[in-house]
Amino acid sequence: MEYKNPLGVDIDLETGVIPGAKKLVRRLSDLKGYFADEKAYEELLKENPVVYEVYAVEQEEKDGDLNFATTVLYPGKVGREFFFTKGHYHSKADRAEIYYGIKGKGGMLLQTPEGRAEWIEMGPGTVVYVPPYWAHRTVNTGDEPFIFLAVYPADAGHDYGSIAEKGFSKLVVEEGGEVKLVDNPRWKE
Ligand SMILES: O=P(O)(O)OC[C@H]1O[C@H](O)[C@H](O)[C@@H](O)[C@@H]1O
Ligand SMILES: [Fe+2]
Repeated sequence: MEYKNPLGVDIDLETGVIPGAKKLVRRLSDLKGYFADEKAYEELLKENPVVYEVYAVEQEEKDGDLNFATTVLYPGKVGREFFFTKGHYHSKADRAEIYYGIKGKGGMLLQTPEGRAEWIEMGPGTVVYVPPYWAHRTVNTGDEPFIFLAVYPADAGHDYGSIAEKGFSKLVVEEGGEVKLVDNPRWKE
């Protein structure tokens, strides 16, 4: 038997950085077609801000193993819609996931393939259980970076397809200084 070595790393709780992790950067230009307000998107694209960064420690895609990653989701809006991660189902759709809030304020938008949406607010210390089959997207509703950890099966994979095409059934927007969920006009089952 070949055993893997255990690993301990310290997440920087201020910046979300995991030393030695693989870093992924997503700018606004990587989220083309994702936001409802296309005019506001084109306008902000001139600056092309970084929307989020992911620091991932990933294993081979094998049954039984675990990956973990932090995400640093920056504050901002496209029109009324708060900055978010792309969001995905798992390629192996029955794989679950755990998120843990580290810093800042936001939430998770989840939905079933039929479009039943749930919103869970997140702050430092919040644990979110993402059940099998639910798509999930995180949203920064605050004015500082929203940082969290996620732990997920190494063979879960990311299925971006349907979310990239039509989004979630709900949009998370600011209305009169409040966070509101409204119907996504582009959503169809
Ligand atoms: O992949 P996205 O939907 O853009 O979300 C960004 C990332 O968020 C978390 O860190 C998850 O653990 C990652 O698996 C995911 O890649
Ligand atoms: Fe996931």
